[in-house]
Amino acid sequence: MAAVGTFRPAAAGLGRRHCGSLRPGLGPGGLANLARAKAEAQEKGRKRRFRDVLSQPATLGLLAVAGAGTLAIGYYDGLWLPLLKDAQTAEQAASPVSSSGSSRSGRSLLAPSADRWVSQSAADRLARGEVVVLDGVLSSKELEQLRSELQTLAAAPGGLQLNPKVQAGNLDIRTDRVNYLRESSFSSSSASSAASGQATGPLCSSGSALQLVHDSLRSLAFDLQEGFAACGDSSKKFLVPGWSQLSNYSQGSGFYIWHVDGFHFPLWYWLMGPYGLYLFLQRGAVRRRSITALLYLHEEEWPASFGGALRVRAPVVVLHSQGQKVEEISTSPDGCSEILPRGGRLVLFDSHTVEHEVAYTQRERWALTVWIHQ
Ligand SMILES: O=C(O)CCC(=O)C(=O)O
Ligand SMILES: [Fe+2]
Repeated sequence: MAAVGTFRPAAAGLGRRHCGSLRPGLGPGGLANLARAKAEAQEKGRKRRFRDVLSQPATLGLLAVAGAGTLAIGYYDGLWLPLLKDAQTAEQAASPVSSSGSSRSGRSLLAPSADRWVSQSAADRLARGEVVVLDGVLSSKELEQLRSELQTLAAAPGGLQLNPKVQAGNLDIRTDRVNYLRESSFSSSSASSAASGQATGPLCSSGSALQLVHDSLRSLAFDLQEGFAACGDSSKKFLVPGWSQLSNYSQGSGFYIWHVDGFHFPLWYWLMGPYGLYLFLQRGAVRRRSITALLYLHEEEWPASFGGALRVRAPVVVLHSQGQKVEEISTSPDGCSEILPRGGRLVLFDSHTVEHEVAYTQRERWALTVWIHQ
């Protein structure tokens, strides 16, 4: 009958008790003991399997390589990244001979006087969080030479590229076009490669005014390091990337919104575990930025009507090496100071603390930047 055929002890909650009671030697609580013993046996089996896998030579080798790799990456703390992979110490960057054996064209931009007043005053002011401005670090003749080189570079295929933010699809942050200059950017064959329309290969000629500025800006780190030491801070040992950023804002277009150049790694990032470590290493180069050094390369005369000011939320001082005077620039009620980007003007500030923006420019605007790292 249907009633007999559909009776299922398990469905009625009777199956376990029924089966359990059939096992010999199990007294009261025996089932619980059996379940515990079974769980323990399973746990032991799992541990044994894990130990077996761990003791495999291939696994051990893999773990050793991964461990050593993590340590090495941690040690270099970002140096492996392209941003800092060919960085040099301040001493090396200021050396008259480059790593490839060719002679450098750089010279001190801080007009070294016997008493090193400029480098010491700059270091002292930077340590107080101020922005330091020096005028006339390039002569009119050098600026004129630069203008003609920059026009050639801008006209050459591949001479200027979209900035990294625009390349990543973000159009709201900055509008400049850039060229990241390296030693390999300078070659005696540049004129011919630019003329022949090659998109790759060096675009600037060796010994050019641009190379002089690139080398000089990189070697500035050494003067500043000495300046800090003379102010009693010998802990500053600078590291200089192999590259500088040439940036161009075209007439009637440019802006770069408020930002700081350095990156503070928030402690809570560590809560993300391995991904936090990845971010820590990946942003190593930006974390290690210490001083931003900017040099304007266009015409000397730049009235306020041209726009394109560098606006900063920090006190600004202009150092006059003649007469060793410090001029303090007034700040607007909202705490901002404006620095007009006059050609041959050098601007230095702390990469981590000084917030800044580039205002809309009415004129073509050229700047070369080196981020001095620590
Ligand atoms: O060109 C300037 O005046 C500043 C550029 C800047 O802030 C940057 O490249 O991070
Ligand atoms: Fe910046």
